[in-house]
Amino acid sequence: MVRPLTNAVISARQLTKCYGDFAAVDGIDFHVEPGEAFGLLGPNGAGKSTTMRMIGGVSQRTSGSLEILGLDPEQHGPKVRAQLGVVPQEDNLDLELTVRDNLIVYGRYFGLPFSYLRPKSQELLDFAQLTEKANARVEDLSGGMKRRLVIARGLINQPQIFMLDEPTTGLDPQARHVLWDRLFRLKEAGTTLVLTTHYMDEAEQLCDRLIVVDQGKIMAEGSPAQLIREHSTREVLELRYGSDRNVAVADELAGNADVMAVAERVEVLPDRLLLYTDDGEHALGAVAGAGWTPRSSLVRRSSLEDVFLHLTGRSLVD
Ligand SMILES: Nc1ncnc2c1ncn2[C@@H]1O[C@H](COP(=O)(O)OP(=O)(O)OP(=O)(O)O)[C@@H](O)[C@H]1O
Repeated sequence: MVRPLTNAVISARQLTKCYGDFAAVDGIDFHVEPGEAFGLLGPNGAGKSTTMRMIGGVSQRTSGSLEILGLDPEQHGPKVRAQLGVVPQEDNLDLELTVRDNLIVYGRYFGLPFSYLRPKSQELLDFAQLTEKANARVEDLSGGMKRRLVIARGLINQPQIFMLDEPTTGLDPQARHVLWDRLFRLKEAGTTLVLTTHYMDEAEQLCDRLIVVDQGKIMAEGSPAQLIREHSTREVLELRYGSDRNVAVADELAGNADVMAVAERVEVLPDRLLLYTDDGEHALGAVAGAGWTPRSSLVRRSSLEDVFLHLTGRSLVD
């Protein structure tokens, strides 16, 4: 018997989507394992939503292959969609309905019976911490509550794969943390999560594994820790000299043997320099010893933001 190579729930090979001559998704390969939280991390316009739409079977690919639970979403749209939960980038709740009825009406699209939907909607309202708002109108909810309702709605059909496009964009920090906690619970319960984000902290918090995408292509793949290990140093020394001096000082530091003995490379951002090093305090000593004491400095650990900067030469959040 020929054994399948993986037991992937999603596998994409050379997946491509063109709009005219423009390749929004440009020949990407990835797979998602059952139960993992898989992320697509990249800036606006990288092709993340387009990839999600192809997975959901609502956008046709130009070429390449795509399998969701072993099925091609273009040929088996309804079967695939029955196993997917989808949280779109824009909240598209029905403003005329109450919170509870948004869940019930959505469940009816899947042909689910009321006898299932009544207890299920209550369970999901509890999960989304919206029980007290069950009879409220959607427009009375805060942004974070609306987002939690969209998440609850996406779970109405008990999906095997839960897809979230930019789940926390536009939310304040507290609302984001409440949402992360809910997503973390889903992950603990074994739901496969596929999420897009341009927030590196979100990717670090939630994703077991991710692809970094830019201009329709995959730049790197791995767990957050792996990506940081492979594409950055342990620490980053941030140095501020004043915006008019940063470029000149970066050149000086990059050419200084004592500084470069303890640092791997220097990057310049509009408001600061980043010195990539395994020992930030030591590097700061070398910088000061070379006569380049900064106005202010900060040592922090490397993040996915640094990975993205290293891979593309650009900052992830402009
Ligand atoms: N229907 C369309 N027609 C033409 N171009 C499109 C269409 N949809 C998307 N694009 C382009 O494809 C590229 C990828 O868009 P996509 O929405 O997938 O990016 P994204 O990574 O999800 O970014 P965002 O977070 O801004 O949605 C962008 O340059 C976008 O302008």
